[in-house]
Amino acid sequence: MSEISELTSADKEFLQQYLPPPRPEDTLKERRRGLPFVTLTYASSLDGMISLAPGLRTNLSGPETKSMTHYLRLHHEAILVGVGTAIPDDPGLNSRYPGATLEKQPQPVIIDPNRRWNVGDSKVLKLAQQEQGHTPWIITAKTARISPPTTEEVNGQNFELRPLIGRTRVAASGDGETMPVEWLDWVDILKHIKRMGINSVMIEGGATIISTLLSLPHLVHSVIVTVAPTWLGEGGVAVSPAQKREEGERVNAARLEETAWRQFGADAVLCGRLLQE
Ligand SMILES: NC(=O)C1=CN([C@@H]2O[C@H](COP(=O)(O)OP(=O)(O)OC[C@H]3O[C@@H](n4cnc5c(N)ncnc54)[C@H](O)[C@@H]3O)[C@@H](O)[C@H]2O)C=CC1
Ligand SMILES: Nc1nc(O)c(N)c(N[C@@H]2O[C@H](COP(=O)(O)O)[C@@H](O)[C@H]2O)n1
Repeated sequence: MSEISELTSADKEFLQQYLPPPRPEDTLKERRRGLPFVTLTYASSLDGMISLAPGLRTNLSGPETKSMTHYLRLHHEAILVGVGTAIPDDPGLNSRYPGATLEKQPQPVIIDPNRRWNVGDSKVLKLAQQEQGHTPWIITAKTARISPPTTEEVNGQNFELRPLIGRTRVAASGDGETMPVEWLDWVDILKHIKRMGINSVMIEGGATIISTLLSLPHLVHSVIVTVAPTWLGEGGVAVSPAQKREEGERVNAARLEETAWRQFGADAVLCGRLLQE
């Protein structure tokens, strides 16, 4: 039996105002910006952690919030994670919500600048072959080395974006990546996704991507956080945006407004919108 079950009408009503509008491209502002509707969503412990250790898949959501995640996936046109999540977690990135047809499945998108993820062995691909999801899109840096099998070989798509000049980093990725990474601009990534016909994208992680986007409030429309009643402890992977200073003084890095809380089983769900600078 599937562990994903229908949400109650009250749960759906609670989430409604934080979901992408039916036709987000219709608002003049969004058409001008050429950007999709972006939802950041993840599950956190009470000490702000999303996994026990880098690269260790950690279940935080209970059955009710897991069902909520699959409901949210069904209400977005794409679902995006970084390679630091794709390699260690091997996520399915489809929606197992009751009644999810192939047509309604979100498009999986992986940010993999050095093109390291082995799509051929992935659960995403297996689900696509079983017509329970779509073949993934992989976004790489233009300079990436392409390792076999390529996305093209499995009917997925590989998109190369020009990296930011002078922004090569050695990323501390969950799967132990130590090679330098050419950093991509989130505006370029999101504009590219929008140009590919995607109007809404649910960004699920991991820590690097969520932390980065919390510092870019102008690109994010909704934030939906599951708070599980547990502490993961020292050494866990935390979501924490970069420090922020105003006139030389430390200030809060990010804040939610228009917040709403609801209990789903043992977990709390916090919805809100990032305070714009
Ligand atoms: N509890 C939850 O809801 C979730 C937990 N996780 C956990 O998070 C951990 C993974 O987090 P991270 O290691 O931070 O991985 P991540 O999934 O954020 O991927 C980071 C990698 O993505 C690439 N990347 C990200 N932004 C980029 C940019 N702007 N330009 C170029 N490349 C970029 C880089 O290669 C970087 O090393 C895992 O332990 C996973 O289980 C992941 C998703 C959700
Ligand atoms: N909402 C949520 N709760 C948790 O407890 C989690 N560990 C995650 N992780 C995210 O979900 C992905 C797994 O997706 P599938 O169920 O395999 O499709 C994982 O990779 C994280 O992105 N999320």
